[in-house]
This record gives sequence, structure tokens and C-alpha cells, in this order.
Amino acid sequence: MAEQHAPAPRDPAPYDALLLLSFGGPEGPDDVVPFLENVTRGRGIPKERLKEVGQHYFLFGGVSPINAQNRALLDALRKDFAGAGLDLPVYWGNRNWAPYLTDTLREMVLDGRRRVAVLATSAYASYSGCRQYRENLADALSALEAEGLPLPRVDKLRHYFNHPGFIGPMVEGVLASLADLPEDVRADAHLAFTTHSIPDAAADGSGPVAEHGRGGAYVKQHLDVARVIVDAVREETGVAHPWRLVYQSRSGAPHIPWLEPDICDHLEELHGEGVPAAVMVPIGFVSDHMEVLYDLDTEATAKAAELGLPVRRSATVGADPRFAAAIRDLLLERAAAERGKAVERCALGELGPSHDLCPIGCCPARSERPAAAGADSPYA
Ligand SMILES: CC1=C(CCC(=O)O)c2cc3nc(cc4[nH]c(cc5[nH]c(cc1n2)c(C)c5CCC(=O)O)c(CCC(=O)O)c4C)C(CCC(=O)O)=C3C
Ligand SMILES: [Fe+2]
Repeated sequence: MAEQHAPAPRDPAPYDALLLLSFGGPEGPDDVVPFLENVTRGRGIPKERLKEVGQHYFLFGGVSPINAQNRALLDALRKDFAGAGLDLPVYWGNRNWAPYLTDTLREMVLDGRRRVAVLATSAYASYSGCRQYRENLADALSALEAEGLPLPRVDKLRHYFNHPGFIGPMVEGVLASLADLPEDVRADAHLAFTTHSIPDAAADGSGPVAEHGRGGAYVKQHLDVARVIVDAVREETGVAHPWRLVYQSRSGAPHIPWLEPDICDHLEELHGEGVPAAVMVPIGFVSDHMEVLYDLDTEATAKAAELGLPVRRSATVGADPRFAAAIRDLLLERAAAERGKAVERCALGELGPSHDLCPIGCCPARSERPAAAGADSPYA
């Protein structure tokens, strides 16, 4: 039949699967301590900080919101693929909790998958958000190798911080939060874009070393996203809201410098300057992680109440169908590139589309460990 000879309209080749790679989180009170041990093994986090973060989880019944968010995203992806006529299985594996990456990758291999596109639930360059996931992939491949299993090739899809399917839903979220503020303070509201604080040294080394100055790709990428959102909001409302990129969820020892200011200090400063309201925009988080539910919705919101400063927290992308479609777009784009085709790469802002393959020295670690899916990968 002629139909069989026509090129597939949505050709995922050479990929035979998509792997959603995430952080993982506890599913109940008994999971909290072992989860935190997994996260912080060898990372030098003070004991007091761990106790404190454990309390954040216990406050929510020991359940991290991240797993439900990932299950919703998996559903959205499967729906999106089916709707687009893309026949590709979608798997899910985590760094720190079940389903663990190694178990998922083993299942994939036993299912016959040999060429895997990987989407990490972190949109930006950094050790924690990029290289560490590549190290996790190398560890999983090494475990399968030790079991005598055939190794799949894993390709990590590019950073999507500036993809319209990631930014569009956030713009809508900011507009909704602004509309939710009392009318008399709305036009003068500040936008506080927030992301995970990381050590200054990790920020400086984020992304391809040669390409970025101080603050590295991590800070630059967030600033680019913030500017795009501010412009899009202005186009809708006619108001150029003052804004700043601020940080949250700092965890290391106090004598080590991390990115600042913290969101709570920032709210205090805004209040001191007579700013009448603010919207917290968690651009650093793909979905409502514990950092969003605790550090913003609980801690920073209480701080604002204490100050008498009206604040709203705008929505994360989560399982928005536009985000699922963006992931399909990234996968098909990379698939075409791997087939040697010229591809169009969607990106807003000034930085342009990120690289497909992390170059040698991208987001260096404190100690050198093998990392897959990059120019320095020991795997094919
Ligand atoms: C940049 C970044 C992202 C964003 C990229 C991405 O989204 O992946 C991220 C995500 C996440 N971080 C998470 C949880 C934790 N992170 C910790 C510790 C740390 N994070 C760091 C950075 C990041 N982390 C860093 C530099 C540390 C210090 C220790 C180290 O250098 O590794 C700790 C230890 C306790 C503490 O001190 O907070 C916990 C419990 C969860 C799950 C939340 C949930 O359950 O919903 C998620 C998604
Ligand atoms: Fe973290």
C-alpha cells in the first residue's frame, strides 16, 4: 500500500523510547530520611539543614509532590504522542527514589529499547540540573554492563528553558497571579523570579566554560527567561513591571557563598522600599516541587503576611499540554538532527537554542565521575 511507503509524518527514528529522568521524592513518612540520605550522600550538607528539610516533608505527610507531578506529565506525554500519531513508549526513572533510574533502564533494555532520548525535569544548565543527571546515566549504564546486558545509547535532549512551550504557560500564570492581586496594587506589583540557589562556584562553572562569564549559563539563562516573561506580560497588560531574579532553598554551610538574595530577604527589601505587592514566579522549577510548596507557598508567603505585603505565587508548567508538546518537539528535532537533517530549533529570548551535546568541561563536578550523553561520555 502506498501509505506504507510514505515517510512517517512524525518520525522518531533513531529513537525507540523516551525516558523522563527526574529527582524522585518520598511517598510517605518512612521514606523521608532514606530519601534525604540518597540526596545528600557525599554532598556535605550540615545535619541541622537536613533535619529542617525533613520537617518540610513531614509537614506534608512525608509525601513529596514531585512524583504525582511526574505521573501527570507522563500521562500528558502519552496523550500528546497518541494525538500526534507518534508511536513511542515513555518511561520514567529517578535519581533519588523509586522508580530508580537503573531499574527503569534495565526494564527498557529487556523491552528491547536500544536508543533512548532522555528528558530531565530540569530546564537549565548546572551541575545539579544537568551533569549530575549525566553521571546518573553513566552509573546506570555501568550497572547494566556489570549485569552483562546490552547497553542502550542514551541522548539527553537540550535545555528547554527558552522553549515557547515552557515559557508560554508561565506567562499565563503570571497574568493570572497579577489579576488575582487587589486592583489598587496590581499595576505597581514587582515580579520576583525565583530559582534554586546554588553555590557561587557552581554557578560560575555552569554550562560550556568558554561561552559564559561570571554567573555562568545558569544565571544568564534565568535572566533571559525573566526578560521574555516581563516583555510578554507587558504586551498583554501594557505595564512594564519592575523585576528581579532572586533565589531560594539554599542548603550548604553558611561560610560558602551561594547565589543571593534569598526570596524572603528580597520581599523584606521590597516592602522597605514601599513596593505595594509582588508576584513570585518560580521559573527555576518545572513543577510544584517541595521547594515551591514549602519555601514559597509556606515560608515566603508567611514572611509576606508578616510584612503586610500582598503576594501571589504563579503556576509552574507541570503537566501543561503545551509543555508535553514542547517535549515532543524537542524529541523530533533531535531525532531529525541525529538522522543528519537540517532542523529548526524553537527558542525565545537572546541566548538561542542550547547545544545538543554537552561539550567537555560543561558544568564541572567537584570530583570527576564518568558522565554519559556528552562529549566526554565513555559510552557510545
Ligand atoms: C539547581 C537545583 C535544582 C533544580 C533543578 C531540578 O529541578 O532538578 C534542584 C532540584 C531539586 N532538589 C530537590 C531536593 C533537594 N535538594 C537538596 C540539595 C541541593 N539541591 C541543589 C540544587 C538543585 N536542586 C543543591 C546545589 C543542593 C545541595 C546539595 C548538592 O550539592 O547536591 C536537598 C538536600 C536538603 C537541602 O539542603 O535542601 C533536597 C532534599 C528536589 C526534590 C523536591 C521535592 O521533593 O519535590 C528537586 C527537584
Ligand atoms: Fe535540590
